[in-house]
Amino acid sequence: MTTTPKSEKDRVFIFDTTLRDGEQCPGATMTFEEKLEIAEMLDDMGVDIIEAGFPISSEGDFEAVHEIAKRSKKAVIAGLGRVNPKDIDRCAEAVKPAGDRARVHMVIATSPLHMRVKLNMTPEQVIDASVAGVTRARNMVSNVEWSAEDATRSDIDFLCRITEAVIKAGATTVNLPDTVGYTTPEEYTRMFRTIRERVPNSDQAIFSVHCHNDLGMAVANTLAGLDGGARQIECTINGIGERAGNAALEEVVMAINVRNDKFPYWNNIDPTTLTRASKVVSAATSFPVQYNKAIVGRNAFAHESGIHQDGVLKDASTYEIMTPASVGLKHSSIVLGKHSGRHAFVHRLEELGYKLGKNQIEDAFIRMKALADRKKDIYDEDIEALVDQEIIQAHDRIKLSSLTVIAGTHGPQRATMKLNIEGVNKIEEAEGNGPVDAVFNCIKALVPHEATLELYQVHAVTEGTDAQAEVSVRLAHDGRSMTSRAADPDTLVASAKAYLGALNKIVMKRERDKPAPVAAAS
Ligand SMILES: CC(=O)SCCNC(=O)CCNC(=O)[C@H](O)C(C)(C)COP(=O)(O)OP(=O)(O)OC[C@H]1O[C@@H](n2cnc3c(N)ncnc32)[C@H](O)[C@@H]1OP(=O)(O)O
Ligand SMILES: CC(C)C(=O)C(=O)O
Ligand SMILES: [Mg+2]
Repeated sequence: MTTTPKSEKDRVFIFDTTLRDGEQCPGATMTFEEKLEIAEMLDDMGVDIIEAGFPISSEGDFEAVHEIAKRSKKAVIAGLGRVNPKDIDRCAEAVKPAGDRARVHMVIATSPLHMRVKLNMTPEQVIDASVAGVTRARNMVSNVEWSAEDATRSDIDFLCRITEAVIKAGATTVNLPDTVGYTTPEEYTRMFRTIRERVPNSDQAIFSVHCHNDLGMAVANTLAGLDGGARQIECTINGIGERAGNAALEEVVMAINVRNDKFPYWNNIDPTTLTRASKVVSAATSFPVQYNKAIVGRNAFAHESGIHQDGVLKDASTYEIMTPASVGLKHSSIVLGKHSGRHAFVHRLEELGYKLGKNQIEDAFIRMKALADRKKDIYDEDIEALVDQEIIQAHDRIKLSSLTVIAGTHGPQRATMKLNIEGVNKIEEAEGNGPVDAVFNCIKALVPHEATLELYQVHAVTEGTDAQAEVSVRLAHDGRSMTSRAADPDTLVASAKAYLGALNKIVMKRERDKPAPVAAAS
């Protein structure tokens, strides 16, 4: 990453509209308290302008914008309205407590389609209404933003005329949005360049980008707008917003930070706040963040495949173009699964405190792969269960070779089991009052013994229907109790292994207690 010296001409103002455009998408409505919390967070993150709502739209929205304006510390607080007097007056009243940091933002469509179909206004009427709106707002606040809705489908000559007129009326920021996510990077750069070149007073306003993601190009278009001379970016946390959403703040900020050689701009956002911001907004809106979302998705710094894991363990920069810490994440994660390799497995074993021999590692690795073929997520608990079992079972006299159980509504339940008893395979079938009983009866038939079952307990090691079941079994024999635990995604296999574990302990204890053979010589 190269950093260029900061100069005012390269400064980019970050305008966050999570609370307005973000809230506009179906299902994202936030409560008053949630809005206050998010606004405070945005202020602390270094956002320059917070668009807090659309004050004329409801009493609740007005109250939220008003309260945010009251509580704001550094950020400019904006409210949005149409160009008509009622919207502007209500907006100005809502943002007033922010004092000289109050902004009135007004919008009107400029594309032929919107003007004709939606507004039923001529282009001249749109210019007149805009000039009147900006003039009115400027009488109340000194910071006025005017937006040309659907700018990217507007006639460029008309855009030049109306831009000149609103700047003359006092607009301090001119926003040219790609309202329907239609433009391309090259086209968007050209639009800003042309307008800035052709409009005589263009140097008297800051130009702003506002991109939607309908074709997945919101961030690319946003960055292209900067190339055309725009210096304000309108964006939202997690990219929430109308339809496919807005440009994501975290993506734009990190693109500028990581590829500063290509986007030589700077802003005031503290990037280490990005991960938390994503979580806060996701919780407030109940919108999950897609797993593979850039920067803040749960997989953004996670590696499952062996070749990548090996690379990351040797040097994270092999597969990470930014550090997790740079976006406020503690660390990247090495996720074990069916694509993982031995390097990652050994690394995780060491993290969990295991020091195993080569053969034990190999056995445990093969069992992990087998488990991963049957189970979606491998958690640390799964590995612990697997390795513990491996260590314990290494010396077992009786080992489970196979088990088939027929269960269901029509009893009796039936189990067929093959055991390896001191190197010899034996097979037996048994019925039971339920599948677990059938399994245990099989063991009794294969290894006759006097021990009685004192405890049988099942619990899930991890979450989900494919979780490993951990079964505990306690057997009483000769006045002593032997407990064993076993885990397997199949509860009945775990039950059989746990029972056999306890039985093995009894066998071993019996052997240890045998009197030592009397030496022939004595
Ligand atoms: C691209 C954007 O994101 S723009 C912002 C979109 N956000 C919102 O709309 C959220 C807040 N909106 C609201 O709460 C409501 O729509 C209100 C309060 C603004 C208006 O509600 P209503 O008076 O019931 O009107 P409704 O929303 O049904 O229709 C919009 C009216 O505004 C007109 N209008 C639309 N945009 C503008 C504009 N920029 N300037 C002036 N008038 C406009 C439409 O032509 C229509 O007028 P009509 O009633 O004469 O046909
Ligand atoms: C109100 C304007 C800026 C808008 O959200 C859009 O055009 O997408
Ligand atoms: Mg928008």
